[in-house]
Amino acid sequence: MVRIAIAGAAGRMGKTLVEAVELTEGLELGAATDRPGSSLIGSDAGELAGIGRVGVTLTETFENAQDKFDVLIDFTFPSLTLEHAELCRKAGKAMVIGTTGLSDDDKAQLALAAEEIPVVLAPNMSVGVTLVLELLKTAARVIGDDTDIEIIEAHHRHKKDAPSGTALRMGEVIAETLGRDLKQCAVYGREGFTGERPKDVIGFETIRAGDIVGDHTVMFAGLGERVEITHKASSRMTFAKGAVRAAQWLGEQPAGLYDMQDVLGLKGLS
Ligand SMILES: NC(=O)C1=CN([C@@H]2O[C@H](COP(=O)(O)OP(=O)(O)OC[C@H]3O[C@@H](n4cnc5c(N)ncnc54)[C@H](OP(=O)(O)O)[C@@H]3O)[C@@H](O)[C@H]2O)C=CC1
Ligand SMILES: O=C(O)C1=N[C@H](C(=O)O)C[C@H](O)C1
Repeated sequence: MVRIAIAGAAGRMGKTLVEAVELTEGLELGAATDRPGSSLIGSDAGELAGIGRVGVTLTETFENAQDKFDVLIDFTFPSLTLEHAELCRKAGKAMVIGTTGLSDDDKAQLALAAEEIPVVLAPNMSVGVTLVLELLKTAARVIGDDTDIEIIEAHHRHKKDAPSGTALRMGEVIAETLGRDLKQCAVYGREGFTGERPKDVIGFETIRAGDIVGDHTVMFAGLGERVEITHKASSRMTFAKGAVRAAQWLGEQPAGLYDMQDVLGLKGLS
């Protein structure tokens, strides 16, 4: 049995992760946290997730719970994820990280921790987006240099980071395939007298509205035709199932930094 800890278990993803863990044979919930001072501390994680009692109550930290889990799943925010990575590094626990909005420095710190423990880090754990990242490499190779590339993402009104981690990863994959540096060629939103579009730009547009779970479209627009590759998530369970799959897969891996391509065995396919 692999014992799972869930950070931010009263959050949108946290509750879905609790449900996904309970639905998965071979996994059991060992510990769960949420914001210190929250009125939900002490509540049963399953009751909060709407699936009935699971016998694990929300605590403020994992400090006294290190003997209760093997893998920590973290979908929270960057500074907390870094704290958890340090805790897991010291305690020799594996981690699945879905948090987005990470800076280059944050990612470098996670890579350091992953020299000592196995870590899956992915801005989108759905099978669909993992596949789309592979499709984008092919599209970029075939038409990337002949088309204008724009990435459009839409998410719910509560999302704090923009563009989404998925959109940025899509941009990185395309830029890497085309030999461009995303830092040099990315344009985030447009306003005013912008002038004509430079050829090698990769554009990002962000929509925040209502309860949209997560939509991403990459447009390769040429003269006379355009290709659009779209993924639409309609349930957070798609992300949670991916995270749970990653947690199961991690149990057999040595220390290292992995992504969902590794988990699904897609590395080197395209
Ligand atoms: N990789 C992927 O597939 C996906 C990634 N994400 C990412 O996951 C992250 C979380 O998203 P979402 O679930 O919507 O966010 P939420 O804000 O719903 O969840 C975060 C939870 O963490 C709680 N929290 C705050 N401080 C602490 C603390 N110190 N210790 C423990 N818990 C704490 C929050 O409580 P409170 O609200 O009271 O502050 C909240 O319940 C985002 O970065 C998002 O982009 C989301 C979906 C898929
Ligand atoms: O915050 C969200 O909700 C989501 N965040 C991830 C991202 O930033 O890419 C993944 C997903 O689209 C939902």
